[in-house]
Amino acid sequence: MQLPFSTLSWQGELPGALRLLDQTLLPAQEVYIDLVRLDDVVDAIQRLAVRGAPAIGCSAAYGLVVGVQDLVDDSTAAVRARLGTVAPALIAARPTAVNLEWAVRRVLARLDALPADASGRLLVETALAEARAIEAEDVEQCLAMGRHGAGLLPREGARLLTHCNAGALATAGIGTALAPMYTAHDQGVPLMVYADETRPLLQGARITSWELTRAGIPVTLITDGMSASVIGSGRVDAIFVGSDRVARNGDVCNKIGTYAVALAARAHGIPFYVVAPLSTFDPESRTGADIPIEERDPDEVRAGALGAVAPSGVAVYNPAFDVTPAELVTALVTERGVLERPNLERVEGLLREGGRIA
Ligand SMILES: CSC[C@@H](O)[C@@H](O)C(=O)COP(=O)(O)O
Repeated sequence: MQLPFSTLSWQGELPGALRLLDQTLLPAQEVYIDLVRLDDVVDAIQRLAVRGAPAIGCSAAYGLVVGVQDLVDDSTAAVRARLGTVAPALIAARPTAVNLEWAVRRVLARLDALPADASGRLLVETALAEARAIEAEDVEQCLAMGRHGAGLLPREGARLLTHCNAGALATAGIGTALAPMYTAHDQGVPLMVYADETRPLLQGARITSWELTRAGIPVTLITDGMSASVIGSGRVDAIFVGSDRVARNGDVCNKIGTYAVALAARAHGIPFYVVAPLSTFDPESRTGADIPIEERDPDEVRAGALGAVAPSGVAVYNPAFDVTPAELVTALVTERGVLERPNLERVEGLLREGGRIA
């Protein structure tokens, strides 16, 4: 499947640049930015120029390279000392999507395994190779999730609902929650998708409806407040969403508003599927209560696309994510297959098989 845009890529060799499609400008403009400074990578992650858990992970891995590549002719000690400040800066950029910390730690572990007398150049080249491997694996995992998820859809067609954007713009590949849609569409299965607009930053309206439209998949945009009624009126056959962090017991953290969709799905007997790679699972979070929830700038809620939508000083609570309890999740779809009725025992089994826990 050839996508008509590239969410993220590494340009050149060393020195090179992290190229991102600036998602803050979509759908009005398709602008690519080349980042060669660590601060710019951190800023791009924080202001959501790149967003979505796997895409943030890939970007952070390349961000490590951006942060040390000027030391390519320097000593190992110099590169390692710089990594000591670059890695925490990237990890702190956003707290909820665990792929970010997972990717940074994976690159660092690869560098730690190098011999003590490895050159600075070898360290930087190895960091780039590992970041490229993370990106390539993400592409493959998206395809696998697409195949597994598409198998859940009736061949005669389906009407689906999604929240936020867990598509190609949230990964290096064809997405997580949207991957089954792309795969089924390619297989000739007729689909239509309701996209929640996803206040306050409108990832559903600005991004999901843009990328599904470009893929030729019919999409109908609804406001967040409409989803329960749309589900209740019999217009939806299944829900597909992504995740920023899945806890060990199967609780799922995703964009604020996902929990309300899960409750409506359960009330109306509609399957609620969460599609996420194992890199989104966090064995350290025993339940959803352990997951740090990012709180963002109140002005994101006070002002929308039309300018001010609330009095300038009004108090605002702006959590970016919520947690859906495992019992509301019909199945978790990962690159390894479909895990029905997730709970602690089943998720631990999956993590063990996938080499994430001993
Ligand atoms: C495959 S992306 C999964 C999640 O990261 C996605 O659903 C989501 O909530 C993204 O939030 P965002 O704040 O846009 O980064």
